[in-house]
Amino acid sequence: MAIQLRRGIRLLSSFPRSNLPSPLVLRTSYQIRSFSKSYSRHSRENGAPNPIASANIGDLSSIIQENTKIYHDYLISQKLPLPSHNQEYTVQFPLSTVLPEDIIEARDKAINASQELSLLLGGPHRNIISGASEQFMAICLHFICRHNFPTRVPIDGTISVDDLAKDCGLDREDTLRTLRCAQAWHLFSEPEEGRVAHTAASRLLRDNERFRAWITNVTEEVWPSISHLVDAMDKWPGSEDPAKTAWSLAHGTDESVFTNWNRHPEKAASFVTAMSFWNTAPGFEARHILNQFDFSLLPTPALWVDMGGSLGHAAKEVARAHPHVKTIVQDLPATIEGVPKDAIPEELKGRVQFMPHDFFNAQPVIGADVYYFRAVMHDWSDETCITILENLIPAMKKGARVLVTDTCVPRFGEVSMMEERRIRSLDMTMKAFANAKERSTEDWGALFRAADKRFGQFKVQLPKGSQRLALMSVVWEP
Ligand SMILES: C[S@@+](CC[C@H](N)C(=O)[O-])C[C@H]1O[C@@H](n2cnc3c(N)ncnc32)[C@H](O)[C@@H]1O
Repeated sequence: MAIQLRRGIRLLSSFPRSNLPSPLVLRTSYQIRSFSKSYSRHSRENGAPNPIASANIGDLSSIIQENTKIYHDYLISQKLPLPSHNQEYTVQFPLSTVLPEDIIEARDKAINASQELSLLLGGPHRNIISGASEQFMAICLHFICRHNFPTRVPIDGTISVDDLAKDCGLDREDTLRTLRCAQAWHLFSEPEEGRVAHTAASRLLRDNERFRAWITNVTEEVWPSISHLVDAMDKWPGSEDPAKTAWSLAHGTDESVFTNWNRHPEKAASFVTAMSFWNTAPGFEARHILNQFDFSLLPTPALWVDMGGSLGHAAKEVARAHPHVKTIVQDLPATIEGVPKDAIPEELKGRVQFMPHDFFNAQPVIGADVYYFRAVMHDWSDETCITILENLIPAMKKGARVLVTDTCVPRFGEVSMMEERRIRSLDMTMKAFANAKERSTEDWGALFRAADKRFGQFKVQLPKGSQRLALMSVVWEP
């Protein structure tokens, strides 16, 4: 019955509003079963992209109720803690390591529907006002992370705002006001006037160094850039130059972001830590390459070059799963110099190697079987990606493959509005960072064609069940 209920809910949430039975009466599995049947017929005939986005408040409340129940009942059945803002709620992250896929799906459907419900209940006026004020949580996080509040506030007990401000060399009033603003997002609490304690959110920032590095990157690098994006687009309309960006305006430099970070090893190191957090987020794990690429296409032995490979997240997965593949991880010198001594586990020694290489120079590894770019091309404009690809050509043998793992932007309406906002925000972030962009299937095909007509057999493999990180591939056919 639980499975039928879940199936019914999934179908319910993708059903067009006009055909739905009154939302709050859809309670029994029998009703959901008969509803499912009529849905199947309807969806075959009409197709229904992203119906939650056009659902009414009754439908949405029903979707939220049913999916929240699935999530709640699962947590109870597994004796897992119910979500809470208390600091004792130290949930394991990422959730995908503790929850099955269908439970995460139910939770995400409830979140998506809640966001849509909140937009409808608020109405256009309130939505625009609150959208325009969204930066305030980012400001609080900026202050909190820059001054290491998460590690300064004790886990057991409290610290006075006076001591916290004094420890950080900050003004007491600035500190108090920012903390009170943060509390409106359940970030720290004030159990008694003037004394600060952790919540679940601030505790997560304290306990997870990689997560803190990610948020620090967002607040120190992304957020100031985004606030300069309109100025940058006015100053350099349509620019593809990685050094004429919102990021460079925000940071008062005429360098591109990666050139700058390469000169500041502490920034490069912080980004590496942030990327290792990103590599643990559901759908973004490096291991997906193992299912997406057909390794039987490679000769034995094979050579795989992971370009812009950071700590070698993907290269290590490949070498571990395929003993006949040797991998070389290339990245900028500052990143490679920061790779910890124990980055290559004993069993992979001799099969994973790190090498400094700037992909704006000719590729030094001649005749590899694969040149791989994971979350790299989206950091660069078309013009710049073409240069990167051209620099590979002299090194490539016939039949060599260029593989790219990146977002493949869906058509509007193909994914939930929640996912839509994530992808579109990422696209704007890439614009602000490097005049770069997220690309659709057509964009990827056009990019390879523009780089060289000899990049043949263009293929896109969308990940199963989501639009996160597709695999694009071409074969060198001189
Ligand atoms: C978004 S990160 C992706 C890292 C890694 N591929 C992953 O999936 O976690 C982009 C990487 O490209 C590297 N990079 C930037 N410019 C580069 C260049 N000119 N040559 C080589 N690597 C570069 C950065 O240092 C960074 O490690």
